[in-house]
Amino acid sequence: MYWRSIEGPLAQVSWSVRRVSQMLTDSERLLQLMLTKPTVTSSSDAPDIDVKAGEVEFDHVDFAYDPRRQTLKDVSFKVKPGQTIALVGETGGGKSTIIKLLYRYYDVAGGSIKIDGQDIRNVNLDSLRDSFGMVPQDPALFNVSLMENIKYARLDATDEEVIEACKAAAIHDKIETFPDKYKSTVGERGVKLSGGELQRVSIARAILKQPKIVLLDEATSMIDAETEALIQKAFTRLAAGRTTFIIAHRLSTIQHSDLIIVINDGKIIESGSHQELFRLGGKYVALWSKQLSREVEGVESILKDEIKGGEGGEGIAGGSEAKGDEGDKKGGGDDV
Ligand SMILES: Nc1ncnc2c1ncn2[C@@H]1O[C@H](COP(=O)(O)OP(=O)(O)OP(=O)(O)O)[C@@H](O)[C@H]1O
Repeated sequence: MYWRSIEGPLAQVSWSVRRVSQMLTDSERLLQLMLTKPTVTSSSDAPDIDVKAGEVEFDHVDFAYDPRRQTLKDVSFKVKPGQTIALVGETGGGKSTIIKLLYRYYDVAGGSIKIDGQDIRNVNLDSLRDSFGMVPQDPALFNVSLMENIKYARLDATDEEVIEACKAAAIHDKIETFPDKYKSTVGERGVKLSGGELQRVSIARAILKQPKIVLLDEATSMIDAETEALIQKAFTRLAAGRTTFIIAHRLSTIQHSDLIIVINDGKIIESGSHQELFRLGGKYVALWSKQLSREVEGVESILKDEIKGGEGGEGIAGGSEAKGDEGDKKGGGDDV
């Protein structure tokens, strides 16, 4: 059905357009963010936030990093408790900024953000941030054991709880393959984890924390189908019963979201379910066609390589198997 719906826009896509290189990787951006001096303050007598249900409302939010250029313009949406909202759109549209405002790295310039009816400017900042489970694109681990890395999310968790969280995050089996299992140290002298594994460790942390609100920044790199399925399974378990924000880079992963908002140049230009947006036949459909054409391009290049290899007599016969361990393949700026 989707193929039929996107046939028109897909045909319009120029197959000769090559992917532009990503200007900044998201890990660099995360680092930038960590190094950014916070611009918000929280008064010491501000009450802790009380997140019971997890309803999030953006009400006519305006924001600018630089007063000369508005970044978000009149952004309004409401996410009901337990719903999943996906933020999609061209790179630079403002998806991450929405998450940064919710996390209160910055304060809105106009309008308000409320969680369960409480304006996030009026609550204690630490309590606000503690109410989120954050899964960044490129999670950082400490040079300690995997067990300690995961327990960091909830220091009083038992080993069994950590293992349960890892099973739910589809990373337990992998950890069991390491000689020192959960005692394995991560980092230079320890085990190395691929991007897909790191993200699942980060999901395990978030599952252990059991927050009411989850913020997921999906990895941009193209990953193999098996890893994608594992991450998807982990995402689904983490999101169950929690209000979840996903910055989506692969549209296939957010089709079942309760609400998808398409952000372009700081404005919400479309919003609705996957089916509603497909019927609309606008920007969301154009993003799908762009993504699919890129995937076809990837397959074509694999096939070309194999044909070339075959002509040289050294090709691998049969199939275009993804090489190497799971994790990042053919990285690149795949924002949609
Ligand atoms: N710290 C910052 N200072 C100034 N401008 C910024 C800053 N962070 C982001 N911007 C700008 O704000 C706009 C929105 O950026 P944002 O990162 O929110 O977009 P995005 O949709 O998440 O993009 P991507 O898909 O590439 O992650 C962009 O024009 C970006 O260059």
